[in-house]
Amino acid sequence: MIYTLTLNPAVDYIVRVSDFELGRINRSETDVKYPGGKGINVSRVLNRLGQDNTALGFVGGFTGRFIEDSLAAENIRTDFVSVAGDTRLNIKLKTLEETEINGQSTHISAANMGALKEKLALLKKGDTLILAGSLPETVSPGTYYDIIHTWVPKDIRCFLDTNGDALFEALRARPFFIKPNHHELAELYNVPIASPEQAAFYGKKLQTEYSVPHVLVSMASQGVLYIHEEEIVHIQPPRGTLVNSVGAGDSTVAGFLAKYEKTNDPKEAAIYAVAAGSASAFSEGFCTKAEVDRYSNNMQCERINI
Ligand SMILES: Nc1ncnc2c1ncn2[C@@H]1O[C@H](COP(=O)(O)OP(=O)(O)O)[C@@H](O)[C@H]1O
Ligand SMILES: O=P(O)(O)OC[C@H]1O[C@](O)(COP(=O)(O)O)[C@@H](O)[C@@H]1O
Repeated sequence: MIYTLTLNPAVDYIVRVSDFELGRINRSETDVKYPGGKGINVSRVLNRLGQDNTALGFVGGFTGRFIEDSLAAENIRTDFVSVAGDTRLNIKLKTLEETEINGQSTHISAANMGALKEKLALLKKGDTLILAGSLPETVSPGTYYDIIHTWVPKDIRCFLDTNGDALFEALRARPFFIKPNHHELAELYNVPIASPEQAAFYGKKLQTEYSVPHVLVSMASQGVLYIHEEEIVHIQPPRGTLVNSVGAGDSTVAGFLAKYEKTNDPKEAAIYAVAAGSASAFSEGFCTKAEVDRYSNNMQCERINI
């Protein structure tokens, strides 16, 4: 079974105002609300790619109900822990540029954490758990480490997509797969990263230092670097027009997992990951399986030596 875990979900409120001006009343041209947070996005894209999964995490209040109802409407199984406050709202403002305001997370109590721990203890050998997104402000930065190292039973494949201290701490638990973007990788090593070669160098350093079997460094319009013990490959994205990059990274993670589940071939999975990320970036919402299949048929890996 595949489970996603979103400790800090959100309702993404995507507002388009092309001629936005500070200090006046702006009126939106379009606005939509989506159930969001990284693990939830991974669940939704996995589902579109035909991969059954269950979404776990914390939800609460009217925004939490919106998330549960939206996922139910897409036939995605959920097993959330209910919390007292409202799940946050994240504003994604589309003007000439994309600007994001991610809201404050709600309080997570010790009892909420205990309830989650009980659910995670029920995972079975061979299951996959995707831990994705930021941690709520009220939980310790070591939470992902604790979950991977101690809370889930042994032999669970853990995919991790987070940043900052949460990522730094969790690396010691040796997740099976990680997907930093190049900004997150740069932050981890306190260096600038602008080129695929620099991303390859620091991605390899990370892979070696923490013995992570699969590292995917995403670089938006520059595609991804896939790094494992034996080689490093660069996969360029397909051509297309950027429409909405919210959830492109989550689509990348879902694309990798969906293909890896079927083929056990990480390079094919990395190609499919780029196809899924870009297909979502070129859409208002998320990718469709037909688009991802089509893009992935025309993409290649280029080996990088460092
Ligand atoms: N402008 C773009 N053109 C083509 N593909 C894109 C673009 N932006 C994002 N993508 C696709 O989405 C993937 C993830 O984007 P990225 O911005 O690196 O992730 P994150 O959302 O985690 O920061 C990229 O590897 C690429 O496949
Ligand atoms: O947990 P964080 O880091 O605040 O990120 C949450 C936000 O990231 C998203 O999951 C999108 O992530 P990506 O664009 O990196 O795929 C949004 O749905 C959500 O608002």
